[in-house]
Amino acid sequence: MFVKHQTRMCLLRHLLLPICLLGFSFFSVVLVSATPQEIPISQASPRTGGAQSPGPPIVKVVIRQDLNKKILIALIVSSTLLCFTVLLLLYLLLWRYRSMNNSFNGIKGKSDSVKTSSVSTKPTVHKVESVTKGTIPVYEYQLLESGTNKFSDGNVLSRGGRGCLYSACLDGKSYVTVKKLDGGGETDIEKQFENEVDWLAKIKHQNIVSLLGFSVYRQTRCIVYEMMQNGSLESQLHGPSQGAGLTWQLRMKIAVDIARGLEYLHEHCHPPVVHRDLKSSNILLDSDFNAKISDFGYATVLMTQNKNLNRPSEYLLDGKVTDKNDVYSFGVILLQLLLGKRSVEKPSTEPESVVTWAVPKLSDRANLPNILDPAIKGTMDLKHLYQVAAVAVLCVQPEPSYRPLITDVLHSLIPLLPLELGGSLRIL
Ligand SMILES: Nc1ncnc2c1ncn2[C@@H]1O[C@H](COP(=O)(O)OP(=O)(O)OP(=O)(O)O)[C@@H](O)[C@H]1O
Repeated sequence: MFVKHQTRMCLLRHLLLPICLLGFSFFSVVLVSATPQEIPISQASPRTGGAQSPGPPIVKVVIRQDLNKKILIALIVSSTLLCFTVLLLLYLLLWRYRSMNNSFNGIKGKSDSVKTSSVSTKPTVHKVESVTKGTIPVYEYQLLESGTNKFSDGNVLSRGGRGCLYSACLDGKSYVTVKKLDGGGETDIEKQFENEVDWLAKIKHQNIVSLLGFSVYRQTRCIVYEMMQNGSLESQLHGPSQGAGLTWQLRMKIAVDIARGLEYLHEHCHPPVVHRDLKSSNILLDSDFNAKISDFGYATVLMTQNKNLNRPSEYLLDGKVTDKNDVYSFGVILLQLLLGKRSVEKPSTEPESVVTWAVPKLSDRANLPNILDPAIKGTMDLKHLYQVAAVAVLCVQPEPSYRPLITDVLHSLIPLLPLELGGSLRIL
């Protein structure tokens, strides 16, 4: 999609200049040679003496034969030039096509062999202009390979359903994260790869993970992201620390950060974007616990905004995708932050979602302190706790049209977050 579009644009741009130059030079040669030659009267016609001619002297004499010869020479020269330029263009085209085949579709290319000795230590090899703003660096596969110690197990951060995630040091100093997707030929992987790169190239926001670049090599696709040192929200809540690293205030900051990222997608992108796969494992935390939304493999645009207030927006989209899907997922994350539970608990019997488990209990707010995550018990103002729980319950209502907009959610959470963490709460 975007990558292919960029390839075509790049090719066009490279061809346009030589073609224009060629056209210009050809026309100037023909124009110059076709201009009639003027010669002074004294040299042109010695027989036309002043005494014999009473009238005004003839000042222009065009020697047709000489002119024809010149035109012929000019034509030969320009057609030789034309042939030469066409050949040069063909060569350039072939060269360009080959080099692009190597970087974008190395499956067929002969020059796929890895030349590790010639790998540049610079992370960015060349840049492709984004559709909207900025540029997306294209990384050489070999650079990513050497930065991850040949994608060694020691560099694995996580093994996901669609590929492996590695930490990589590309410049000897700073670390980045590389997602390696094998099986690029498979349409599903290819689609998700292109979707993720497309979206992250266009979307730039402090609460959305930054795309640093990508690489395409044979059947392997790599996406390079900024490193998020504190991993995912899921690993913070359910990893070895069991939520102990997340205070009440940090949890509120994470909730506000996610809501800000979603508000940007729903309200400030044109057309609006729906993430569709929001969950705690897709919420990443940097070294300062700033939360960022990641994984845009399933994101899509919201084609029609609901202008008719009597009809739920679901109807306009055949009941498939709306921004309220993301609001529901946000509510689930909010419940997880409060209760420290997984979105779906898998006991020995039936798996149960945190929504079906918690919502009936939350109908009586007095229950809340008893089911709260033990890691934060007694650390917050109860009024704030009830307020956050009420927002969470609103977000996970079964009827999508009853769920609030993410912008309303955001503005009800901001007053609960201390000023120094980006909220408006003044602690005296
Ligand atoms: N930029 C990053 N920095 C640090 N860790 C990351 C980064 N991106 C992802 N991770 C970690 O890797 C895990 C898997 O992320 P990934 O996006 O690869 O999931 P996935 O393979 O798409 O799986 P799923 O589809 O189930 O979400 C995350 O939960 C997080 O712990």
